[in-house]
Amino acid sequence: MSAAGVSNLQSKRVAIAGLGEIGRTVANKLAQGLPGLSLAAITTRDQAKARAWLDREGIVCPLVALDDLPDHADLVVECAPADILDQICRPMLTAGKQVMVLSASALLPRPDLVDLARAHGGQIIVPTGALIGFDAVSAAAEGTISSVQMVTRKPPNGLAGAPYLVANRISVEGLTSALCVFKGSARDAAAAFPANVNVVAALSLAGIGPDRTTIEIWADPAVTRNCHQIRVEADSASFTMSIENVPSENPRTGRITALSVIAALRKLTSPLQVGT
Ligand SMILES: NC(=O)C1=CN([C@@H]2O[C@H](COP(=O)(O)OP(=O)(O)OC[C@H]3O[C@@H](n4cnc5c(N)ncnc54)[C@H](OP(=O)(O)O)[C@@H]3O)[C@@H](O)[C@H]2O)C=CC1
Ligand SMILES: O=C([O-])CC(=O)C(=O)O
Repeated sequence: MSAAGVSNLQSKRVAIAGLGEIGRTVANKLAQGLPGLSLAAITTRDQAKARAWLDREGIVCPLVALDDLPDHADLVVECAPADILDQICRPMLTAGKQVMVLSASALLPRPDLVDLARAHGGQIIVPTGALIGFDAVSAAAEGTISSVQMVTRKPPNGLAGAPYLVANRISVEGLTSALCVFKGSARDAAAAFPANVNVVAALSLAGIGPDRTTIEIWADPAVTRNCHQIRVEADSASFTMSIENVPSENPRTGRITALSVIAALRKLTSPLQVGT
């Protein structure tokens, strides 16, 4: 249980857009206190559900409309469905403010949002999220990277319902062995699996872009975690990285994702920053 104060003038005011798996964990942490940051506002779809949750947690925070976020916050953590990315980002970036974007798949086809940030002095921050090693990837990208290849294996229910599976009538129900359901670029994967592989979209932005970053996606009944393996070849280093994410209550989202957001938020005001 936590009792949260609403924003104070010295703090960076943080709002949360989307009070789901990620949003609730981040809201709770901000309410408990992160140095130099305050929980300033929340926007969600089901206000009654959100209010009941806030009351249960003892968090005092206004629920506001999407368009009003710039009046309440210096930074919005976007952890909502991909299709409202624009509605969250546009007002904040036009006001020269920051948005931490979790729906990285939805950002790939929207370079105009980066242009908007540039034009108004705003900033889009994509945290490492459910992945690993963006410090090494972005360092290598200062030199020359020749390839970034990723292989994702998820329990079938972590992929069920993805638009690509539905459109191609690929069933992942009742699988008894691993099935490769997709092979292609990060750009195509983000469009095909918008709520399942934000990780590869973010990886591509850290490295060599969505057309040269490749991914294989497997529905694997033998795994219980969301498993990602990455191989990078660069003129400075070759490296492989892997992570096995414990799914949260939302089987598509690893538990580490919200913790990555909290770590990224903490870094914003910390007097000691470690890592690239
Ligand atoms: N970059 C990364 O590494 C990762 C990114 N993600 C992405 O992060 C995002 C959030 O993930 P997660 O927290 O698991 O998702 P959830 O589905 O758990 O939560 C999303 C929340 O958004 C809310 N919502 C729906 N419509 C609106 C609206 N119009 N305005 C405001 N809020 C709305 C819903 O609230 P309500 O309950 O009121 O309907 C829901 O609770 C997703 O896009 C996901 O794909 C996920 C994992 C890793
Ligand atoms: O990228 C995503 O959307 C989620 C993911 O793979 C994970 O949590 O492991």
